[in-house]
Amino acid sequence: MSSKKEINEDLVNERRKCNFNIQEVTHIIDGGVENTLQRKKIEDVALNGGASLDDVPEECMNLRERYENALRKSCVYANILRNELLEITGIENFGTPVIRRTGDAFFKDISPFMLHLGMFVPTIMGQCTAEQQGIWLPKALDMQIIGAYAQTELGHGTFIRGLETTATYDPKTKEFILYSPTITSYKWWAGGLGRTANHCIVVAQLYTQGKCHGVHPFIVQIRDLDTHMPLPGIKVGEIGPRMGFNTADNGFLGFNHFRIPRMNMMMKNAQVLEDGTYVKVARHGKLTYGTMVFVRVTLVNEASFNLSKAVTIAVRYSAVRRQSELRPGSAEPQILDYPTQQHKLFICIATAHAFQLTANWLWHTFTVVQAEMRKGNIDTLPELHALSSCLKAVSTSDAAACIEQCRFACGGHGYMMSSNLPYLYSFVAATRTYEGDYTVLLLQTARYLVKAWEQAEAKKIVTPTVAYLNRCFDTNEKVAWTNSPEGIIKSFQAIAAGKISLCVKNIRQRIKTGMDYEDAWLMTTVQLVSAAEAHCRSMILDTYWNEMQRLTKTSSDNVKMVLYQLTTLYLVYWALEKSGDLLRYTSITEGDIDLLQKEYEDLLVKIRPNAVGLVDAFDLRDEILRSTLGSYDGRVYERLMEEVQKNPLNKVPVDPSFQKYLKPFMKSKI
Ligand SMILES: CCCCC/C=C/C(=O)SCCNC(=O)CCNC(=O)[C@H](O)C(C)(C)COP(=O)(O)OP(=O)(O)OC[C@H]1O[C@@H](n2cnc3c(N)ncnc32)[C@H](O)[C@@H]1OP(=O)(O)O
Ligand SMILES: Cc1cc2nc3c(=O)[nH]c(=O)nc-3n(C[C@H](O)[C@H](O)[C@H](O)COP(=O)(O)OP(=O)(O)OC[C@H]3O[C@@H](n4cnc5c(N)ncnc54)[C@H](O)[C@@H]3O)c2cc1C
Repeated sequence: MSSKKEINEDLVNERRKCNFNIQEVTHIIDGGVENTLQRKKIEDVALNGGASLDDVPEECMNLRERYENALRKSCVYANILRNELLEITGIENFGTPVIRRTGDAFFKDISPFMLHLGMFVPTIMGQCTAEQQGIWLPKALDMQIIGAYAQTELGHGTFIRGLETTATYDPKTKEFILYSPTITSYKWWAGGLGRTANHCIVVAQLYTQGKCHGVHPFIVQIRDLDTHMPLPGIKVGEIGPRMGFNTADNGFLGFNHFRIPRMNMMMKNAQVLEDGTYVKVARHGKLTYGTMVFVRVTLVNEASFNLSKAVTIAVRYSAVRRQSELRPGSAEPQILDYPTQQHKLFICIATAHAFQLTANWLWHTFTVVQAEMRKGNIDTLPELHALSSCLKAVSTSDAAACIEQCRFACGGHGYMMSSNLPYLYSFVAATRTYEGDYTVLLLQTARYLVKAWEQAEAKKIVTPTVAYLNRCFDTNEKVAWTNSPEGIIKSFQAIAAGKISLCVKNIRQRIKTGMDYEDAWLMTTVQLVSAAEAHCRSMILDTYWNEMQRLTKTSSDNVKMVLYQLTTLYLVYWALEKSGDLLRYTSITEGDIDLLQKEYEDLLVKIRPNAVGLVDAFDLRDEILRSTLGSYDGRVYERLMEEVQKNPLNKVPVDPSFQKYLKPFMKSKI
């Protein structure tokens, strides 16, 4: 065992073996040297005070203690945020992922302020008029008011048009009356709502002049700013323990004819005038869903970040952990030397890179579409919606699967909360559901793909992200297989086009048998989800490959090489995973698949010496990783032992329950 200050010898050797410049890769992941410098500056400022430390691990506290502890640390962190960090980033970068990530050093679970920062403030920015922003934004940014985003109800989350909470305009008092008519209309799930928030955004059916105009967002004060008591007409509370997010303070909320001023309707996209006249401002009916699109875009980044943490933990642990005997009497190998372990882990490193570069590209696309919309052009919104929907769905789903694989890779110790892997899994598993469930979002993308297919069929030029449909349209024959990165990407586009084509054919056939369009669509949804997933995979492969080529143009040779190996590993991995589809839609043969398998196994061998270097390049500080298994120094066993000392169960040698229950129980059976 190494002494306290030493770095585990195996990790020292791994770092010696690494043949590329780690910093160069860090800069690529961060999006440039300046970004790395700014990130480090933010981390230094945010993590200066040591306020993140807990004497007792969060998971050993009871629910109330956990909440109180999370709130205490949230206040410390928010103070740093508003007093110091915003000066570094500028207010316009309030929601930058780098800032949010420093928060991970404070909370093992989730901050009750997460939704204030992640959705309340962005909704004010996106859904309010300039005048309204002038009222709410300074208070929200300064956290004089604390908000949540209450859209989902007990009865409806996915189907927003089915929400039941009503906001009825009363022209006499110039107020809206909020009402929860049924048990299923209670708001449910909103983070920060249960105990913390004194304001929230409420999405409700708007009624004025006797007519329903559909769902609209309102800003609502729910608690007294001084006493924090719920205001009369408000019923609010916490929804109870969850698989994760247990300090996120998710809440329920009901309204009993609760009145809010007219100006609390968020009026950027639609307005109700004083006399009750409804005026639609926006040219697109779904602009009220704007915050969701924004969050979906950011979740691709989150998926990558959480996965990079999990795989850093698992790779470092696998370098330290030794197990079994390859030959009788030989030393136990590092588990990282097992090809099966490499198979579990290297794809996770590549996936984190693939999602990071895709997230950067998606963010750029988002900002371009936003700029166009500010000029009044909404033509690119449907493509952004289709893109953000499928990328959110696939990245969160894959990241959850990869994080679980990282846990498997750490054996029993991976199951410890102190490894941080269960927490990471619970966060990312939730992202597969919230902000639009996986299946539901892929079906949104499928709608777009079917329309694009019909356009291609009509010989119209389709939008850039589905341009391959124009090319693939006339090919009834299988696409010629070539084993190269470009060949694999082209083959995945052929799979996507083939699947979309089949969906359209099946929908049409079903209609011919007498079904209406809705039923024909419904009966085809299993295939539609598969088609949207295939489209999304082709997009990720394409973006990862092309972006990595672009970003490594001026890199040193060894960086180029290791990142080329990793990108190729990703492409080959997915080609093997989808070999059934390749056999169906391309000319690939079984012999070609054997060659791919061999290439994959060769890549594992090539990447092996650089594995620890690759996860070091994520440059995740120990405070942010928060893992007994994954720290930079590899003192895994020492940290596990240290953690045991903090367990309240070990404070006394004999637990009081022995006298109370166990002893009488043992004595009773005579
Ligand atoms: C820091 C972050 C922490 C986050 C914690 C968690 C927070 C939350 O979860 S908040 C709650 C989030 N809730 C959801 O995401 C609900 C998911 N449901 C939906 O988004 C929608 O209801 C829907 C898309 C599933 C369906 O909406 P609906 O109104 O029924 O629309 P249609 O299916 O009829 O589609 C009509 C038309 O509109 C297009 N469209 C739908 N959404 C958008 C959008 N966001 N932007 C642009 N366009 C959109 C849709 O594609 C259809 O287009 P056409 O095919 O051209 O008719
Ligand atoms: C940790 C967490 C935090 C959250 N935070 C918030 C928050 O802050 N604010 C907020 O408003 N909400 C929040 N939510 C709610 C979240 O947005 C919803 O749970 C989510 O949108 C899914 O909706 P649902 O629960 O109604 O699922 P359902 O729609 O009931 O889904 C159940 C199943 O039905 C399937 N399904 C539903 N509709 C269709 C369809 N049309 N076609 C095919 N299959 C379908 C789904 O695929 C899924 O498998 C949070 C949820 C979680 C888990």
